[in-house]
Amino acid sequence: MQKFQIEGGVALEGDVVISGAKNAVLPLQAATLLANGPMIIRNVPRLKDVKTMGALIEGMGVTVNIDDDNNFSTDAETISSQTAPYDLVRTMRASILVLGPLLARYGKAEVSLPGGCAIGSRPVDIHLSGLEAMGAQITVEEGYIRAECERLQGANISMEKITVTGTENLLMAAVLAEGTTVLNNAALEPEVVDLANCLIAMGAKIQGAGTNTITVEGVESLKGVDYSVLPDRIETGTYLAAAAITGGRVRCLNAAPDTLTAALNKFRDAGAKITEGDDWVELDMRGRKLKAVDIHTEAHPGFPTDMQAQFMAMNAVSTGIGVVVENIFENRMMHVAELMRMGANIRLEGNTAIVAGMPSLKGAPVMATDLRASACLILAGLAADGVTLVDRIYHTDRGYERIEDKLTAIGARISRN
Ligand SMILES: CC(=O)N[C@H]1[C@@H](OP(=O)(O)OP(=O)(O)OC[C@H]2O[C@@H](n3ccc(=O)[nH]c3=O)[C@H](O)[C@@H]2O)O[C@H](CO)[C@@H](O)[C@@H]1O
Ligand SMILES: C=C(OP(=O)(O)O)C(=O)O
Repeated sequence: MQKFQIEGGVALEGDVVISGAKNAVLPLQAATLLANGPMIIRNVPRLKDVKTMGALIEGMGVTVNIDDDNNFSTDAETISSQTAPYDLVRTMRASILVLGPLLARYGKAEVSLPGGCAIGSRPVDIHLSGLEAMGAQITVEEGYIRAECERLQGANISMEKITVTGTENLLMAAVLAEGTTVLNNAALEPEVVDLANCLIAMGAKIQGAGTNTITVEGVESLKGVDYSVLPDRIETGTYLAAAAITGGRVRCLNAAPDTLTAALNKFRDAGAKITEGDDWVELDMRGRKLKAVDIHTEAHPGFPTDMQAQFMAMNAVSTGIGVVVENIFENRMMHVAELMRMGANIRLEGNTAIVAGMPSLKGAPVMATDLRASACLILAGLAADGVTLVDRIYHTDRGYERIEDKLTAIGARISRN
């Protein structure tokens, strides 16, 4: 199994070009199933999850191509299968995003139940009850969600919790439904807005994306378009954290700073100097002291759960005490035990971590349990004295494009072994 070897102690300095957002590109790839002709998505990050979604769609008989310029092209004029098999779904929960489009366009879908993962049980009940409210008949048997309908009907749906992929799935179902659908308590995440913008370009009638009520008037068909993916706000935040934790200066280019306001404010609270333009953001920590900050994860525009682990690493080498509360997922603190192996002083009480900053951490062999836990451990390794070996980096490859190359270019001593 591949590992990262990191020799810590270098203040990182330079520019990093940010890739397209994982959490935006996956729903866009699923949306290509709605287009009755060729479609092209640009600025696609080279990630394991993007390949998995490509393979999932290709397995349905769609022509799929990813070229060297990071363009994902499809032609879903016809498909030969409406099945998302277990072997692919089990490696990527976002596979559930094909359910809405398949049902809306073909009236039939068979999608392996994604199941839980390291960060929590992650049920999909809100996706399913929303589709049932639109007239789908759904059974869950032999580990598969089997859904059928004549044509989906518009409905007034109140989602009992804010769910990002739930909102996206129901949005993609509603665009081809008969009549009007209202999605109440919708997720406000920028990736939902990116999907809505793409669907609108394809001919969908959507109002209110980016607010908690989205109204969709169903249309008969959608056309393929040429669409460029939003920059990855979590990748951006992770490289800014790398500058903060090493006392360096990093500028992220091709970024969208207006999508990560809550995290930027926390970096400021932590003592960093942040400067930003329309499509770049810089964090300068040179000559400044890293201060511990309190974090409460929330749905957008609150502080994102996908940045919690990175701030935990920063708090571990700060001055003061920071309290980190994880409110979105029930089991997203697995990085705490690994940070403690590096000398961090953290007390864990359920979903609350009380972090007392230390002057430094010591390099150690550690194990990544999930994607952002892997980012946390890489950051800790960059700041630690000595050598850190991060195991199970297949998690990292799900969400960070060429992370070792991007970090090496700004001075990090990191290699993949
Ligand atoms: C591919 C993608 O975009 N992944 C993101 C998406 O995941 P994902 O869309 O899976 O996360 P959700 O927003 O759905 O989850 C939020 C909460 O709602 C619960 N829930 C969700 C659906 C449901 O039917 N029933 C239910 O109870 C979940 O268990 C969780 O506690 O949003 C998360 C929260 O910002 C991010 O951490 C993930 O990076
Ligand atoms: C939890 C994450 O992703 P996913 O929903 O794809 O597991 C993440 O991006 O941090």
